[in-house]
Amino acid sequence: MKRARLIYNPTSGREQIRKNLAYVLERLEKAGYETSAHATTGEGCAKRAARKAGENGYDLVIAAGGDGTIFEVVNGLADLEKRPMLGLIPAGTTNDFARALGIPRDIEKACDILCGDHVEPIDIGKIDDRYFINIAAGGTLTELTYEVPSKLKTAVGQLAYYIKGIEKLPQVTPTNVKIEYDGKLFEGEIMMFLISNTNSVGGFEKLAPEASIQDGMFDFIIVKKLSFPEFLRLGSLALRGEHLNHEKVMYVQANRIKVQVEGKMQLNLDGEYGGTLPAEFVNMYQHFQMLTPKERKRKS
Ligand SMILES: Nc1ncnc2c1ncn2[C@@H]1O[C@H](COP(=O)(O)OP(=O)(O)OP(=O)(O)O)[C@@H](O)[C@H]1O
Repeated sequence: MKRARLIYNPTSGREQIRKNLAYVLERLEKAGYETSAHATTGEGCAKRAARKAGENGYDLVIAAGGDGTIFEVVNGLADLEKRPMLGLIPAGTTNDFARALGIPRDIEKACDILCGDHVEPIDIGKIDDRYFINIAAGGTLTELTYEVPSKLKTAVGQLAYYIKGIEKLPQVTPTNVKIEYDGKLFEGEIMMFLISNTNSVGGFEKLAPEASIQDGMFDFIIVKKLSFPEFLRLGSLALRGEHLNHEKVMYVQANRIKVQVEGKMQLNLDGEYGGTLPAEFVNMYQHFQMLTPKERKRKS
């Protein structure tokens, strides 16, 4: 009999997953899985639980929570030789990864996908021995995601990021970088860079619209040195998805990217603090198999 391990964050979003736990377990049992569940208790817990499930030979590991929970589950499993299939129930404030894959927030519909048989390979990003699912980014503006207080996130959700973003713009300063990507070189002053694995970043889908999650390539965006008014204008273009042709934006696809900086630049991995640069980012081509909706747009 196939075995499934549900790893859920009981505090995610509006605690929907905790309230619907019995329903989810019943659905999985009915679909033929011998199922068990693990409630996370704090930072690192989902990662440890996922690793243990992988080592214990579970066939399916389901992350139920926000992007933070999926990030941990992927980090717990990615190093294993034999990796279980991944499933997802989006229940967080930000569910960029689920959005990119077309997995709905509705628990019933998410369970339909988990109980179905539509499986796709997906890429993830790697830096040394760490992994990311959506995005790696550097530059002052990208630091805002972990500065947004969780109370504000719960209260106003996505809007919290935009409020903080606008507040932060005047403090954004350029940094001198040397970036090697797939044998090419970029040198100069930049405001920020984004290395995107999916087409859904920071809650909207227009930042890297062409990013595919199964092509072995990152969508790599560099915002070169800009004045404050230019930056504001670029921000408004980005909201409409019209930023990629801007003369101060470089947009390429790459499998391997090495970023070196003059001075200090923080790294943001999937919305959390990820240490400081330099770093080398590698796209791990189709590293996981994942249960996804049948009607999913293939591009992402
Ligand atoms: N029982 C718990 N109590 C408090 N915090 C927890 C608990 N379990 C996990 N966490 C923390 O929650 C983080 C993940 O949150 P998650 O992404 O699931 O939901 P969210 O905060 O609602 O959404 P998002 O991170 O997308 O805004 C984990 O990295 C961990 O630090």
